[in-house]
Amino acid sequence: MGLVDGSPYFVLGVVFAAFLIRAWWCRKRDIKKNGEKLKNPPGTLPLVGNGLVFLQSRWKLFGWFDKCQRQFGYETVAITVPTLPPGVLIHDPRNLEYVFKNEGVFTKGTFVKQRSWDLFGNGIINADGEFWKLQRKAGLSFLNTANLRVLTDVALPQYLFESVDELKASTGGQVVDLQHVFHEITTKLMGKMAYNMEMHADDEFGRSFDYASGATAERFQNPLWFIKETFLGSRFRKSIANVKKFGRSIVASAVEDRETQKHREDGTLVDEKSKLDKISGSLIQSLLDAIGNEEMVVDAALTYLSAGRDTTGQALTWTFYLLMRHRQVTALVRQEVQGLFEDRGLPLTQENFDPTVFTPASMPYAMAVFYEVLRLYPPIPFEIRQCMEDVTLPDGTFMPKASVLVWCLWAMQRSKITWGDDADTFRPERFLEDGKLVSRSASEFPVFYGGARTCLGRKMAEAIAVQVIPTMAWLFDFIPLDEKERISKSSLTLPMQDGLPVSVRFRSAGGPE
Ligand code: HEM
Repeated sequence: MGLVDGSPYFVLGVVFAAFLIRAWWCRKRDIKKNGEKLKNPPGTLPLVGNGLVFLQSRWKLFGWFDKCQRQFGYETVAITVPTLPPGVLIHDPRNLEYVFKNEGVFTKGTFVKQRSWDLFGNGIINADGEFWKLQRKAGLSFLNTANLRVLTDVALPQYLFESVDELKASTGGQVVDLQHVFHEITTKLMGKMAYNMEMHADDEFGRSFDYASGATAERFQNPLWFIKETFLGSRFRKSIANVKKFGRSIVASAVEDRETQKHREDGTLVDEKSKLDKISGSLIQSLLDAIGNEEMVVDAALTYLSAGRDTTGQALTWTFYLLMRHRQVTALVRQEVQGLFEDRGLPLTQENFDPTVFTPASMPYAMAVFYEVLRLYPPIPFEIRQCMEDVTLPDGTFMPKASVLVWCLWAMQRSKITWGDDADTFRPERFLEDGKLVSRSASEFPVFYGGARTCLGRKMAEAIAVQVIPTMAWLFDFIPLDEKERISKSSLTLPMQDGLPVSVRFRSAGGPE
């Protein structure tokens, strides 16, 4: 019998052997803990794994993540979605600390970048290596101590009082969307300080960005997103085009500024009117200096804008949502305001109300309120990283190269193991000890991320919160339009669905309660 006669058997044999080798290889490279398979989370089905769970609305998905955390405690569990790399859901702060310490091993990888590329391109959130370093350096120089001082002493009080005046004008029973109010403040701040531009919360760019962010978030939930977008992606594509157009206009305006040298801190320039004018646009100018390529500066500028304004505006919205539901906490914020003014012998009249005295050190209770809100409503509610090499987590979970690691802040920050039996309760006092703020490690409270890529704008966000919360709480009573539970809409961050409609009462007499 010749070779030709036997060839079909030979080919079949080779295919079968290849199949066995592949199966053995995949088994060997399965995610395992001490040689055992990981447990599956609730709702895992044969063939589709957790695929259907991820197709639910994000609010339901948060609930599912929370259920996993309650059922498994700190145990790491498997996540399987057909067509995607194998993954795990971690809960143990030790594992997260390891991730933060090994930035080069756990990166966004192709899994995240592929999905967020259209929106963020080369922006800092997606960048690695030298290009990340350049953008981080530019951000650090923008967020230096001197600039933060201009923010707290000049820019923020100005924009805060513009909103206060608008709210005072709305006390005749009109409905005001508080989410819009806070977004307006953070948008104007970032617009002026970072880009030297007048920006507003819901201009065309804002609406397009919102839509694009929601559609990008859905890409992480639907493994067949590219097919869906082939047929139903025209609004997404239009939104991305609008966002990029706006990014180009930021860069064009910065280049023009550069030519007239408006932005320079040189002290001799004709256009120098105030401290704020001197530093406005310093982020975009640093980015232009560092990067050069204008298309890449567009990505960098848009990413900073989203990182800085959306997160903080949303955190303030959830803060007032919770303050309206916990009047005793609002009363304690007001007491802290009164105590501070009395201690310093300052007049506490509406006319002389000076928010620049509010700092994290002088207002520990207001800061504790902010942290407690960030615990329960983290503006970046979950994170995904991909392994660049085989790695074993501190709890013994082996993860092969390219596998994916997920942690859900929404769930982790509700863990009774970490936060105690009252983890579901809004209780700012958990962040205080003897009246002083206590910090929690980034691995237990990862709201600002940790390690080398920790949030650059934490101080800026805190400086904004510590002025806005006491000022708004002291000057106004906000009354919700209804008692409905507010939920978040689809997004990369945590915007409140349908905003936060309230009616407003000006507390003209002042006083603690
Ligand atoms: C309450 C407000 C804020 C929260 C909760 C927050 C949270 C975070 C988180 C979780 C990350 C990591 C994201 C990731 O890589 O997946 C991050 C990164 C970052 N944040 Fe914030 N952030 C806030 C405000 C700000 C502000 C005001 C700025 C100012 C521009 C800012 C600038 C940045 C930048 C530039 C990064 C990227 C850092 C890097 O990759 O090296 N953030 N932030």
